[in-house]
Order: sequence, then structure tokens, then C-alpha cells
Amino acid sequence: MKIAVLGAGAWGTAFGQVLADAGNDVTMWAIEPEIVEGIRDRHHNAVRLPSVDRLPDNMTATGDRAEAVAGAKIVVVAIAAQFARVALAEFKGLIPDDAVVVSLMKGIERTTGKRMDEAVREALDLPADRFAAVSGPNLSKEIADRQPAATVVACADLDNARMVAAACTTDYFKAFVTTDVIGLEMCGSLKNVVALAVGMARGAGYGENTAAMIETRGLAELTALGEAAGADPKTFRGLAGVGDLIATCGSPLSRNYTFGANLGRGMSVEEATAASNGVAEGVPTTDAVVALGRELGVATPLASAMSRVLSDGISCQEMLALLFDGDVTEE
Ligand SMILES: NC(=O)C1=CN([C@@H]2O[C@H](COP(=O)(O)OP(=O)(O)OC[C@H]3O[C@@H](n4cnc5c(N)ncnc54)[C@H](OP(=O)(O)O)[C@@H]3O)[C@@H](O)[C@H]2O)C=CC1
Ligand SMILES: O=C(CO)COP(=O)(O)O
Repeated sequence: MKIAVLGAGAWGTAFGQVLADAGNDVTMWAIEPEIVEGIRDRHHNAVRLPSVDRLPDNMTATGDRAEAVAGAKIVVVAIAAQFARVALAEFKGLIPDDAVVVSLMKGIERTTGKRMDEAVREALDLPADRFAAVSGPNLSKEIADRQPAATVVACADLDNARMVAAACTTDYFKAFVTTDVIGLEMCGSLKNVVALAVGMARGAGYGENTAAMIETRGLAELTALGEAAGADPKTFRGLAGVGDLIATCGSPLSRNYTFGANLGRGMSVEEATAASNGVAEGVPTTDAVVALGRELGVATPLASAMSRVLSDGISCQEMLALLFDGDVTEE
């Protein structure tokens, strides 16, 4: 099967390798000529995934949008969430009418408060049954090293979810399916905010109890928000929910965790941004989560505290103190 991957970042490239390992012909699309030439001519992405010496032979790249998606049965989108809508507008009318569009992105659009399923479908005028989201504990470098991992594919049409899952199944990567697109989107986006906070606590020198408190209260917050948005609570207990939370909040391979850790060590937001190796989606998503909570009538103490960190520069101690504010409540 021919599959196009739009965006040759760390995860786009690693997932492209998974698809190629599963036997598909993969064409990456990237803006930067250096990345296109590297993947096409040397099977190497020195900019975004230097840890892989040689990408598979059935993986190529182009900077030409029409060429990238021509004949594709699956079009994967792996562009930084805040730029996805604008980037995808250029693909409208080029993507084959029978292709399923798969988002790997984990973020909420800051300007509209919309999830990626909404932004992608609006940008491409795509019906629900042709949109799928992939999310789970999937740190790109580990998967690029072909370490065993699993993920979840969500699509309103379960047959299309199964088709996408089969296309990315290898002897080291397994995909489960669900129809809970909203749940998957909410899990992937909101856990990044939690990872920022856990990273910050770790960077400031706090230990296991503090990390466990933030992760558990963060999971409660993202579950409440997800349920209010229409998600199935079961999704939050699975790979895309608690699974991704464990991976992202426990690894320096996570850009969100690392961004938070740098804040906890005393860097400013500007310094942590400059030090970041790739997009930390939790940063623009934090305010969108606070706004979504307000809209849905759900309290978002952790996201609100992290918003104060990002906009007012409060310290880790002050951020954590905000979580202790208020009355005695049931857990
Ligand atoms: N890395 C990971 O472990 C995982 C990441 N994800 C999610 O996948 C998404 C992509 O992540 P990842 O690949 O790691 O991120 P990177 O930061 O490595 O790459 C971001 C990608 O977005 C592209 N991009 C940014 N701005 C634009 C634009 N205006 N137009 C077109 N393309 C643009 C970049 O292109 P360019 O290189 O040309 O700048 C690059 O391909 C994110 O939402 C992330 O949360 C999900 C699971 C795992
Ligand atoms: O989503 C991820 C792992 O599942 C990757 O997290 P980061 O975007 O923080 O690197």
C-alpha cells in the first residue's frame, strides 16, 4: 500500500519507518529541502531523527505536495499542532477521495480551542469516517530503535481503524482500535500539560511522591475534561490515557517533560524554548485546556497552575502551592 506522511519530524519519521517495516511504500513530505534530500538520497533524517543511521529502502521523500499524496490510501499528518490547519490547507483537493487521513498530533489549537480531529477535518473538508487518530505511549526514539511498543487507532468507522492498525503492525509495534476519537485526542493533548508539570517538579528536585501526586491528579483532570467533551472514560484507563501519561511523565526523551525540567531548574520559558529539541505541544496547549475547562464547566487546577508558570513565570513551589489551594474535597 502507498502511504504518505506529511511532516518529517521525529515522530513522523519514526512512524514512517514503522509503516515501511510493515511492508508499505512510504513517501514523506517535508518543507525543508535538506530533510527531503537526506531521506530520499541517503535514507537519513539528520535534522529530526539522527539516531537512525539508515531508514528503510521503501521509504522516500519529496517536497512536492501533489507527488507526496498521489495514489496514497493513507495520508498521515505529523505536523506541529499549531501549524497543522495552515499546512493542510495546501493539500486540500490533492488528497485522493478514498484516502483515510491519520493524525499523529497531540495538541489543541490555541486560536480556536479545537482538537486535531476538528482542525484536520475542517481544513480538508473530511467526513468523520475518513479521519483517524493514533495515540499511545510512543516516544519516537524508542520506536525508531524498534523497541516493542503499542498504540491505539481511533476512527468513527471501525473498519477504517482496523485498516490503519493493520498498516502499522510489525513484530515490534502493535495497534489496538477504538471508535473513541474524542477520548484519544483529549488523552494525547492533555497529558503533555501534565508532563510539563511533572518535569518541572523533577527539575526542581522533588521526588516520587510529588510526581505521583501530579500524575494522578492530572489524570483525574484530563478524565473529567474528556468526559465532559464526550469521551469514553475507558479510553483514559488504557494505553492512550494512563499508558501515555506514564511514558511521557517518566522520560527525559519527552520534549514536554524536558521543557518542564528546564523550567524547574530555573530557565525562563524563552530559554527552555530555545533549548527544546522539537515541539513541546503542552506549551501552547495549556491555555487552550484552561479555556476548554471554562467552556465545559470543569475545574482545571493543574492546567491553570501551569498557565501561570508559562505566562507569569511563577516558580515550581508557587505552582504546586496553587494545587493545595481551596477546600477539603473528596478525591
Ligand atoms: N516525538 C514523539 O515522541 C511523539 C510526537 N507526537 C506528536 O506528533 C506531532 C509531531 O511531532 P514530532 O514529529 O515529534 O515533532 P518535531 O518537532 O520533531 O517536528 C515537527 C514537525 O512539524 C513540522 N512543521 C512545523 N511547522 C510547520 C509548518 N508551518 N508547515 C509545515 N510543517 C510544519 C516540522 O517541519 P520542519 O521539520 O520542516 O520544521 C516537523 O516536520 C506532535 O503533535 C507531537 O505531539 C506523538 C507521539 C510521539
Ligand atoms: O507523545 C509522546 C510520547 O507518547 C512524546 O512526547 P513529547 O512530545 O513530549 O516528546
